[in-house]
Amino acid sequence: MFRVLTLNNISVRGLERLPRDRYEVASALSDPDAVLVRSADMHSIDIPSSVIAVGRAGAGTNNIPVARLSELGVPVFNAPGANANAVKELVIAGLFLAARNICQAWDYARQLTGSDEEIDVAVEQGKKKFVGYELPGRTLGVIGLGAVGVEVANAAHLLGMRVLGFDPQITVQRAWQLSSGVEQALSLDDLFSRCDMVTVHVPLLEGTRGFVSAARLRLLKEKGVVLNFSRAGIVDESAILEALEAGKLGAYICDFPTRLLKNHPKVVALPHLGASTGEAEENCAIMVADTLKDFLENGNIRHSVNFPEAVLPRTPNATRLSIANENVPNMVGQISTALAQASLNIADLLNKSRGGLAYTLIDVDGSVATPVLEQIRKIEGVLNVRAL
Ligand SMILES: NC(=O)C1=CN([C@@H]2O[C@H](COP(=O)(O)OP(=O)(O)OC[C@H]3O[C@@H](n4cnc5c(N)ncnc54)[C@H](O)[C@@H]3O)[C@@H](O)[C@H]2O)C=CC1
Ligand SMILES: O=C(O)C(=O)COP(=O)(O)O
Repeated sequence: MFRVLTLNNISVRGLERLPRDRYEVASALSDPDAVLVRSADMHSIDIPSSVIAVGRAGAGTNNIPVARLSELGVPVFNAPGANANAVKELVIAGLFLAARNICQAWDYARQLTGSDEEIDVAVEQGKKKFVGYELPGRTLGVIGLGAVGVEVANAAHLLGMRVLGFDPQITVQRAWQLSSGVEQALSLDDLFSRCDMVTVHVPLLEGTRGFVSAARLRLLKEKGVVLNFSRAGIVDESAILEALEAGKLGAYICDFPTRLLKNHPKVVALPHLGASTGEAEENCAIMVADTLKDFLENGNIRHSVNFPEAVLPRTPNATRLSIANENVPNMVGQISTALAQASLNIADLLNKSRGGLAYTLIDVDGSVATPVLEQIRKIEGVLNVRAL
């Protein structure tokens, strides 16, 4: 029986993928094998030592201590692309909110008083304050051309915008998905200096923290717009406030209300709604439950943010060993020596590495006795061993 601890509500469609006869899933349980999470902050909790996998039903993993879990040989899985359409739709809505001053105009209409005739007069007098602009002919800069960024760039291009993209690590898959009408910016500064609107779709990392900075906002065209549906920390909030106050920035549309910005008249701050559609919640939960299940039952690794992809079909009548280890020389040599000394035959083997981590799947004919597993566990550099 695998024990799975949920730290957030996870769509039931995903949880259904973990059959009850083999999985106990609950928001409170001791000694879990795995954790399922959305945005709960795992930096501030003690992660039980029984945990061998963490699944994020979503994209961003900055709420998870990935480096610490890597040191323990624990893979962290996410659901790449599973909520991208939901985020794209909200970002496109954000472009219109900014271009047409929709929230400010709606606030104005809601506070009108008097008879319908008096309201009509106020409407016709007041509407000039909310004159907006249309998107064709405007330039949108998309920073980060991953699952979300590519969808946003393509949709904005279809709306008639000129679109510039910047992502020095764009993958071949995303490059194929990107509309040929999207132009390449040479640098962040190049992008900011050529755009009316800029939207960020990068993970929050040390290298991206605060990279929408005062200096870059100064490069943006007058009355520019910044959209941030990635993470609050990616923009320098005091620089945003300063640019709004100076009239340089026309609007800041984001998914992260903060005390500094949430009530500013030119800010629209939504309560982290990017991935909050029934469809995205289901897609994410199903994807992450499937990858978690395949890891727990077969040791296969797909969609991990810290481990290499490692998928090996199971050999009949074999015991599968799943071994996480440091990526140093002679690990496979020492492991296979331990198996040979126990007269065990290797039927199939896969060894993959990523950065400082390596991962080995070995199908061994017959069963593997506990002392052999103990011997492998004792090899210096081995982080985790399971027999499945
Ligand atoms: N508001 C919400 O509810 C949601 C927010 N997000 C946020 O959006 C982020 C992006 O999501 P996805 O597109 O699904 O992730 P992704 O991993 O598919 O794409 C991220 C892209 O950013 C690029 N990148 C990384 N550092 C960069 C840099 N310094 N400059 C330019 N590009 C850089 C990567 O090469 C990658 O292509 C997530 O990390 C998460 O923080 C994602 C989904 C929902
Ligand atoms: O997938 C992401 O990165 C998100 O920000 C979505 O977060 P959520 O699952 O809605 O708490």
